[in-house]
Amino acid sequence: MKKKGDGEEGAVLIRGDLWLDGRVLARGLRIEARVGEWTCLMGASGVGKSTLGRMVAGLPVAALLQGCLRVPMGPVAVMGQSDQLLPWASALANVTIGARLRGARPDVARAYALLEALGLAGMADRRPGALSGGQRQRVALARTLIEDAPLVVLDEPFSALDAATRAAMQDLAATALAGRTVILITHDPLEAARLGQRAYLIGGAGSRPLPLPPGPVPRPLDAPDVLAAQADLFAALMRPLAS
Ligand SMILES: Nc1ncnc2c1ncn2[C@@H]1O[C@H](COP(=O)(O)OP(=O)(O)OP(=O)(O)O)[C@@H](O)[C@H]1O
Repeated sequence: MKKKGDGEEGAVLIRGDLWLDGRVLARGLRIEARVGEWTCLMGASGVGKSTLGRMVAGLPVAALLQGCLRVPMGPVAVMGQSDQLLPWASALANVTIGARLRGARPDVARAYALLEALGLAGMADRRPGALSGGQRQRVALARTLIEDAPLVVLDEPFSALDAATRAAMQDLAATALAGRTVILITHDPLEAARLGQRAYLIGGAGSRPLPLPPGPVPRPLDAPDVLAAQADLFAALMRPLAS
């Protein structure tokens, strides 16, 4: 029987204390990422955000969660902080790597379409070494989007992009991932204000929900409630949750 506090069916739940090397990184975490929503994880560098994202994705981590981690069954697509592209493979081959590793037929037409939508038309044959940091990040985003997974973890996916490209890629990702459960790790208050439907500040003393504007995402960059939320989030990030 479902108990109070179990969260919504299909949601990602993170509860408990995050430990690393015998010390608590974050105590008393209570995070819920609801189905079909964007949930932002924010907080100071080193507090454990990427670690939590990797745990949700079932990837190895150095830390231990003493408590409960609930992740719905099914595939999880992850875009890590570093692009992790195969240096010897073309952009196209990198985007289609998931299908090829599974022994499935890659959807090459979709890969080209994604590369084009991400502003990389004509770069499909280039290897990562011949791309800029921001272009590599967009190849990694295409590799994540092509998976069409119901649960997606994005770890600072737009950090290497200039402001205009970042805004465009936020719009594109929000459209491409509509209806998916997305965990977005970000240091950018404006990004959280545009994309977040929930946001948590993570610190040594745990997790605190952060206020966000209502309404569908992506929210307009210049909407007054988005700009006000950006300022509020920035102020919250300046007051980290100490342990
Ligand atoms: N492979 C590892 N082995 C040992 N410690 C690690 C490893 N990976 C991360 N850590 C440590 O775990 C802690 C949390 O790291 P994590 O990358 O999750 O933080 P973060 O909040 O995502 O930081 P940032 O915002 O800088 O990306 C840090 O203290 C980090 O040094």
